[in-house]
Amino acid sequence: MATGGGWAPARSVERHGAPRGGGGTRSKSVAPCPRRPSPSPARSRPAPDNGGSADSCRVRVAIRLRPKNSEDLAYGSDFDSCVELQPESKRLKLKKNNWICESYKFDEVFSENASQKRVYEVVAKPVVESVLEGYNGTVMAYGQTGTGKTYTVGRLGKDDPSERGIMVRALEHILSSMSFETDRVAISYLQLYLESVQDLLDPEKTNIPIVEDAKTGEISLPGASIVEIKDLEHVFHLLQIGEANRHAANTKMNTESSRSHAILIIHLQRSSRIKEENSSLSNDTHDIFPDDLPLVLKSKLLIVDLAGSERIDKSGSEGHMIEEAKFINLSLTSLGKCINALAENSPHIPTRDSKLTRILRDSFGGTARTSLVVTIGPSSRHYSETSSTIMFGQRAMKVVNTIKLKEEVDYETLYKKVEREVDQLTSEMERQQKLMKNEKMQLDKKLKESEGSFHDLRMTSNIRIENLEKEKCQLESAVKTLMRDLEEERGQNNLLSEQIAELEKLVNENKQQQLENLSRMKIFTDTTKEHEKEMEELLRQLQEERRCSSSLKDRMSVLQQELCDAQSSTQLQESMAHELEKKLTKVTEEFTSQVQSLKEKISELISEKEVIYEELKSTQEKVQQEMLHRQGLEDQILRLKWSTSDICAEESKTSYGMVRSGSGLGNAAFVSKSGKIREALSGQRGTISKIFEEVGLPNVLALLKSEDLDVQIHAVKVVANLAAEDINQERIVEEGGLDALLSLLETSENTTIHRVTAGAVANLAMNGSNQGVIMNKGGARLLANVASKTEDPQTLRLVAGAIANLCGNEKLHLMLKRDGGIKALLGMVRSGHAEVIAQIARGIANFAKCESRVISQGHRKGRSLLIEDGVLTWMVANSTRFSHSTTRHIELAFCHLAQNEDNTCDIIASGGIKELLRISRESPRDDARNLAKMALDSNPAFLREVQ
Ligand SMILES: Nc1ncnc2c1ncn2[C@@H]1O[C@H](COP(=O)(O)OP(=O)(O)OP(=O)(O)O)[C@@H](O)[C@H]1O
Repeated sequence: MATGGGWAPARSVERHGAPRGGGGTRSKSVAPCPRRPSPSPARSRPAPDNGGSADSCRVRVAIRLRPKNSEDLAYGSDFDSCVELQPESKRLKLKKNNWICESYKFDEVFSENASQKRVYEVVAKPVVESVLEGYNGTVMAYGQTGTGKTYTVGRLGKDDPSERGIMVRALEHILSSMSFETDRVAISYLQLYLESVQDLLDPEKTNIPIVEDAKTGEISLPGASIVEIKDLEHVFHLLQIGEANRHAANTKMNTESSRSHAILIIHLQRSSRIKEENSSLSNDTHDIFPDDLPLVLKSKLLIVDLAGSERIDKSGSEGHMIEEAKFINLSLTSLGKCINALAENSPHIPTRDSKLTRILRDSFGGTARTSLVVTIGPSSRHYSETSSTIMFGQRAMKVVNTIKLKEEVDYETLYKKVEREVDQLTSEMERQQKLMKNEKMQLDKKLKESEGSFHDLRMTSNIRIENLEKEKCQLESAVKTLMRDLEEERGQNNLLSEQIAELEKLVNENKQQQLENLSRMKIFTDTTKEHEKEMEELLRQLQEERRCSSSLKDRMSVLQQELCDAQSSTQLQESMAHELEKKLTKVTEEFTSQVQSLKEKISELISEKEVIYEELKSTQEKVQQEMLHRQGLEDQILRLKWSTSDICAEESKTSYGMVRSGSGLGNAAFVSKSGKIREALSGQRGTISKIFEEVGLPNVLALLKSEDLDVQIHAVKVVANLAAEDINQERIVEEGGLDALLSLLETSENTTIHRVTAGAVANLAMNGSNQGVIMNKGGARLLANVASKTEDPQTLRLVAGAIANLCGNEKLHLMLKRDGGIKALLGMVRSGHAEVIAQIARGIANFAKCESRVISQGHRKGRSLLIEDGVLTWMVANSTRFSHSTTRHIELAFCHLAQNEDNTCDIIASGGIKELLRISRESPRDDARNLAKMALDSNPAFLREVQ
């Protein structure tokens, strides 16, 4: 249950009406706010006959006559009612006796039949509506005990709505008119008993003080319960509580007489917006309050059920009841005095004389709209009380109030709104602060990063500058060195240029000679072709002549036939036949001479042809000799080259420091001559290179497929020469030269072709990347095939050289064995030719060395691939039979095989231990001796055999 302090403290704006009809002291209650002419309440809801100006509002008084009760009826036999009502004229006639009668006009006169509803609508409803608009209001019942005050005001009528009195109907009216979202209604229910204000809703609360606001004059009862209500049920509940707590006593006049003044205060608070169109606030007020300031209209409705105003003696009060009656009379007398003073515009209103007048200060001569219902009984027995009651009502009608509208700032709503805005602003501020903090952190981070980057950059720049300066110094010294070297090279170049010029001169001469030979060959070929053509023509003519001759013979036989016929017929015909015979003879002679002449021509041509053939033959022999000479030189180059390549390979691959002292040919004399040969060959190869450049590799390779054997041989020689140059080796393979060469090995029956082609393949096999291609294209198989067919030592030497080159590639070993390369290599031993055997030994050494390396690296296992084809046996048997270089190859190959433990059994079986011991002791080569010792020391089986 809320208390009076629960309502928001108010800063009020009051609307003042016109000067009041009375109660000048009331001006004290006006707040010191800017004043403005108060709008009339009638503007929003005209008040019916308020009896004053638009702002002033007279207290309205209605008379209600109670129906006769049983007591009245008991006395009614000897005296009629003293009251006569004239509702049409709103008048009441009070009859003292049959000849004295006074008439009074009231604002309304309700007969005994008037319904509760009508009484409410006339008396209370305008006040309630005014309260709903924000004005204070008072509805009060005044009258003698038992005349129906409580009936009119406080009847609950819970079960019978028609019985409901003003309190219930007013609250019903208010509850139905307000908005529960924005408006609030609450009640306090008090009684004034023995001059003590008591809370009827909380009877413990007694002696509730009456407080008057010094500024506004507003009366409040701090401590009184203020209970907010929401529905009518609650209203009934609270009023029932109040009713139960109200003091009542059984007086003579009313068995349920109320001995206290009951005061129901309805507190109403309604929201109001200053911007509303119908707002009646002045511009001044707008200046005070912002447009969106929440305002509330606060109003109060007092519904007062006064205690009975009877005389003590009449009411039969005794003892305590007399005391009660005295207090009741005191307060009512005081009220009467105030009303009298107000009615007479007295300067002094004795409101402080009683608590009732203090509480009702605003209701009479104050700011409230007040309606008074005066209840009277009909009985003439109570004429005097009825008369005084009527006079009270008459005086009260003279009291004019100045109603004021009071709007207050709704600080509670405002506080909540401001609190919400503050919350929003705080959260926004926090959000902004957070954002700013984050931004600051990011900026700080970026700044740090920038500083770091700048520092790094500066450091890097300094280092780079230092490096650049160092590089600059180095470059400068390098430039100086280069300039010196350049000068030296220039001197050497000049020498070389002179040598080149001489060589070019030689080449040109050689070329000129070659060209002449070629042109002569071409002329001869052309001449031969022309003669062949002429011979063909002559033969054709001869054939033609023969056909003519045959046809002439046919003709002659016809003519002879005709002649015979003629001879047999007439003499004339004989002479004609003679003539014809002559002609025939002549023709035959001519024919014979033509045939003869043709025969002579043919024999001349044949002899010419023979001469040309002779010339051609002699030219071919010259070319052949030249080619043979060149071939010899090429062979020597090849030998030199292979020997050199092996040495290079040995030096680059071996880990044993093997160095070959001799060439692959094993010819020491050749080595001493190699300088001269190289010189001679360089000129020859230069020539071929020139031809190659001019003719082009595709054209040269195309000649490999020529049907002319000589051309083919020469082409192979040219290709073999080109293949001797490292620079050409891969290109020849790429352009299809290898395919053409292998095709020649396979298809050609010519020994020269085999020899030169084998040389060309051997040259190409010097190139590591070509070796796999040669193997993949069946090169080893074809070489083995050639080796098996020929006994020509040069061919065998070149084939062995080619296979020896392939032996130097460990990746091809298995394929080489599979294609019969090893078998063929060893098979060529049959030649007995030192140069062939030198190539075989070189190949075996290459193979054994590479195989040993692969096995030692763990890439392969098992006995040597050479053993199966009998190479080991041959080596053991022939290691010392050949030249030094060949012996060295064999010894090294044997020592490499001895490094592989998987070969142990074969070596022991072939008698290789003896050979190993010999090599370890007698070999002139350190590397061979070391390898042999290593094999003997590391292999327990060998050690056992040695022991
Ligand atoms: N207008 C009326 N119509 C019917 N009955 C009425 C009327 N007025 C009063 N009475 C009846 O008269 C009796 C006395 O009424 P009520 O108690 O209201 O008088 P009262 O003025 O309040 O008396 P008190 O001052 O002693 O409290 C009640 O029984 C009530 O029902």
